[in-house]
Amino acid sequence: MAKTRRLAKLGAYLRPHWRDATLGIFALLTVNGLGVYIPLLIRSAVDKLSAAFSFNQLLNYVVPIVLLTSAMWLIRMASRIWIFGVGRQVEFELKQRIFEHLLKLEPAYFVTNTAGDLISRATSDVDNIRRLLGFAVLSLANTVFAYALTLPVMLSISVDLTVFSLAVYPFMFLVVHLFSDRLRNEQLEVQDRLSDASDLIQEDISGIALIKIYAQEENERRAFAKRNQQLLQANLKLAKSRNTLFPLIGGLANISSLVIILLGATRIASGVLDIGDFVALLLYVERLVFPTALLGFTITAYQRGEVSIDRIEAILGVTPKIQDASDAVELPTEQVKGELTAKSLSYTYPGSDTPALDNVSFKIAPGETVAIVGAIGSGKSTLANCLPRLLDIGKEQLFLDGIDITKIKLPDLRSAIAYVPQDSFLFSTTIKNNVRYGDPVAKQEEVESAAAVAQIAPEISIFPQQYETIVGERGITLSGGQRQRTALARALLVDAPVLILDDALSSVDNQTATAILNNLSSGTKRKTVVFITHQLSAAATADRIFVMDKGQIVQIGTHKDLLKEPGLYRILWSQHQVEELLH
Ligand SMILES: Nc1ncnc2c1ncn2[C@@H]1O[C@H](COP(=O)(O)OP(=O)(O)OP(=O)(O)O)[C@@H](O)[C@H]1O
Repeated sequence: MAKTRRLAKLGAYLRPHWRDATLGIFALLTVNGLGVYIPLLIRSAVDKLSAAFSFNQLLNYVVPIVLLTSAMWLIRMASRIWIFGVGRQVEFELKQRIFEHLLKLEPAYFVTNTAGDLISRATSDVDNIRRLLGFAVLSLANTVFAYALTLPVMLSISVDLTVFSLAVYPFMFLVVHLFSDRLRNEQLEVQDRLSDASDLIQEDISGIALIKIYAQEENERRAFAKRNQQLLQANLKLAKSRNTLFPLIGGLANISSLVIILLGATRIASGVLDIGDFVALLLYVERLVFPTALLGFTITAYQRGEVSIDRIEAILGVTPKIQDASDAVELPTEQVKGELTAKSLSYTYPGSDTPALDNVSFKIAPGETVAIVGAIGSGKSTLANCLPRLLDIGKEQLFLDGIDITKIKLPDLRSAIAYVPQDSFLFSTTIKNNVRYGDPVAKQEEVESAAAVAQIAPEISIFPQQYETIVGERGITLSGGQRQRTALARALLVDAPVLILDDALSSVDNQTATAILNNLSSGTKRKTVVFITHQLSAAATADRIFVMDKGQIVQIGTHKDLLKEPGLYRILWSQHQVEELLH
């Protein structure tokens, strides 16, 4: 990204907070102005007091100096609150924007972009931008004001003393700049080593049973000792750099004071410089130490911030591939009959040369239950993902009630099609909240009735907290079959006219799976059910069966019809019979 575009982005992040930023910068200007005035007061005090000293005269100087210093302290604090506040606000807004943007992207995006990378961008990179807009802006403005206001006064006192005393400051800046990069890398190293150690602790706690079964305590102890040692080394390295840098800055600052003392003393002796000016110069030189040193850190913060802007804008710049067409139509769920049609539906995953779906055509009537069977990798899940448009399919290939699904508003399409994927993901909350995820205000009776159709209700009623039982990492662990049926209850609660089950009952025994299918196809308001499965005995009860092979539907018919004709179904069925016998 070009520098100007990056600056434009920074400007855009800052724009909503221009008032606070301006107030903060104005406060810094005031502080620096007062900072220049105080040594002048001290100069005048020294000049006057050297002539005639009285306690009252001293108070005339001490009181304003104390008041001014207190005012400076207050205003500096306010400037930090305003400017750092801007950084924090921008951090908050960026995190929110990234999260909202990620929610708009299609699942395929998350296959190529790992969670680790996205989390690092949403945390470390946003943090770098916060530093750039808080710390870097503050210290840059502070340094500019400090020099712009202090230098003219110093030069008016003595040009050559100013030049000689500040001669070491460029070195100070350089040293800090070089160290700042080193400190930052060492800090990152500490964080990496710390997360290595935490990862091992986390993994070992989860796998504690395995460690015991295989008697691997000693190995794990050694592995942790190694990581802990690396963490110690990284911490010591960081401490060493810190302990070298700060005395170095102090040393360089002392050189400049020394220059003033040496040259100033000879001038005072020869009467060219009075003591007041000498004291003021000493104070000014000291005042510039901090802004000079900070400038070194600022440049590093700026460079890192620039990289982070690119990394964050790379996410925010991704256009969602699956979104509403400009002429998308509304389709209220209550109007949907549930007829599904595919016309020469083809889909090839990005980067692959073989189509996962190859010219698939079918028509499923409203209320019909269709089982889709086939070998592993034959395209069943791909077909399931196409229906609610989780994959970016072309126009005029899939239709719901005769309407091209790419022309239906996405929220309407997805409300009409409930989809239970292969991995029955549950959130770390109560069973009740998991079941009513699609309708968070659903009543207890609705949750219970969905659970009953999904054949999970009897098991939930045995849990001590029943529907209030927390599942997932923070609660109890459900068995695979219980998870699948809870996920099914979640899909049933939203009462969509079309239900897709993608191998969603694989951990449920055949008998229960068949009972669930019967539940779904009974009643007056029949749903259209697409039941993708390897459980052929459950599939056999469906109205029709589609048999898939290498991305194509190779057979369509009822269980009885398909058994009569030679083909893949008969082979799959006989394999299934053998498996049933062996069980
Ligand atoms: N994200 C992806 N990127 C590239 N290729 C993929 C992706 N997902 C699936 N495929 C490929 O597409 C083909 C069809 O896969 P799909 O998951 O639809 O098969 P399936 O019939 O559901 O298999 P299973 O019975 O094992 O669930 C396979 O060759 C698979 O390797």
